[in-house]
Amino acid sequence: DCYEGNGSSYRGITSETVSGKKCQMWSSQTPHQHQKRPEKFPEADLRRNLCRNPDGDQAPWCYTIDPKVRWEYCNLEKC
Ligand SMILES: O=S(=O)(Nc1cnn(C2CCNCC2)c1)c1cc(Cl)ccc1F
Repeated sequence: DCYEGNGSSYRGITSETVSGKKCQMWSSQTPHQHQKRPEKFPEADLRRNLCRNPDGDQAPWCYTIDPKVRWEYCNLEKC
């Protein structure tokens, strides 16, 4: 799967990071407490644990389920 531009409009279903970690649910605050709550960013489609780019970074990312790694870019290529 791939993303256009900086991936802010990516709406695919990848939920794995570049290092193979699973993404944390955006609706969850564990293992990582975070500010990217789905209800606060309705336009970002922060559904389930799907890779998204809600903060204008260079590519889609997610919080990881590894307590030692807060976030990582996702296992996606630029289209
Ligand atoms: O800790 S967070 O809840 N989430 C967070 C931390 N780093 N990131 C990176 C995600 C990828 N883009 C660069 C910031 C996101 C967080 C912290 C601050 Cl100071 C501001 C917004 C925010 F949400």
